[in-house]
Amino acid sequence: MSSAAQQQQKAAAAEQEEVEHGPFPIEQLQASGIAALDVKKLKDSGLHTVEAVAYTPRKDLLQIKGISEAKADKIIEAASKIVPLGFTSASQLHAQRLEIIQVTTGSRELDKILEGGIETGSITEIYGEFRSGKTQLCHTPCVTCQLPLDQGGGEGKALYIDAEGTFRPQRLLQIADRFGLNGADVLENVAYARAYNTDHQSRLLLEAASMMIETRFALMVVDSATALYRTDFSGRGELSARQMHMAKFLRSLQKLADEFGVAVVITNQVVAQVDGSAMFAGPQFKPIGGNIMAHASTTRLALRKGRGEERICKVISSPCLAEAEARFQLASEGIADVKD
Ligand SMILES: Nc1ncnc2c1ncn2[C@@H]1O[C@H](COP(=O)(O)OP(=O)(O)OP(=O)(O)O)[C@@H](O)[C@H]1O
Repeated sequence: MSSAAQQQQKAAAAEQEEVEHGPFPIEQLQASGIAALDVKKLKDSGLHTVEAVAYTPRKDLLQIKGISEAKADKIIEAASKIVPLGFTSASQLHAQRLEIIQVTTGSRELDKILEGGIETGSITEIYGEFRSGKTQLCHTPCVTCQLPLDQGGGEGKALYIDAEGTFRPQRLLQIADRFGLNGADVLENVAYARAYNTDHQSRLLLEAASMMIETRFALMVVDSATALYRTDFSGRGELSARQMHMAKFLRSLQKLADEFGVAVVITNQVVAQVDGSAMFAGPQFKPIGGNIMAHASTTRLALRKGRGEERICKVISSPCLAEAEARFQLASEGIADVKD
């Protein structure tokens, strides 16, 4: 077979795979008898894929203007025919999990405790004190997620929501150099938005979803996911409103991870714990966001400072990783192994 024919066959196979695995564009509901106008209404409310519709509670669909009870039921039925929502065997799930892509952090030691790197399709939370390397650990994957799969990449673009104003494109150029990637291309492949308040931060997720339906994104970063909550909501009086808003935001992030298979990386700040333990063990820090945050992230990583530019990462909670620690280095070329 000629190489052109081989290429064509490969492309057709890839397309076929995409058709079977999704994410399925919401327009596909029209083939199941949903009117184009109703599909548009769903889309205007921020639902861009059949998955998004299938994962949305019925009562939320009813909130959309022009969607009656009868229509909502028809839409749910059509979506559940396309997106499997029932039981599957553990062996099938196991096979699916083996296919999950991990994006390298840039440090082999760190990848080792993460069993490959940052997992796509779920939320990884990184918390730690100031200068502990959270932002740096967000920058390197923005480049590595663009690498081919066999080099620890995700063959996709990155999306970065910056709530602190600490994103630096020149860092990406330095990191791109290390991986032999063209700097200009790398920057082109990172969509950036500065978030100014918690409502704006949530709205950006709607835009993110519409971009993800157009092109393959492998990574989505929110640095930091909690900073704006500390400024927008103050005092105990607003605590419950803050937690509710944050829960909704985190749910939307999880939805993006489910729908598009992107790796979601969020950073979180810490506060000093003021209890008796400080007397014995020195100052202890805990991540903010309480139980809402703890339950939203699939993998929780804690960073702390070591000597000089050395940092230590500890797996705090994960459904399948051991509570291990790894040392890594903050370097001009991004996250790297410690040079002993
Ligand atoms: N070009 C570089 N080369 C080497 N190390 C760097 C470089 N740029 C930054 N660093 C290291 O990264 C540290 C800052 O880390 P980072 O910005 O990730 O912290 P952070 O945990 O996000 O802190 P904060 O909570 O204050 O945002 C610097 O103190 C420095 O040690």
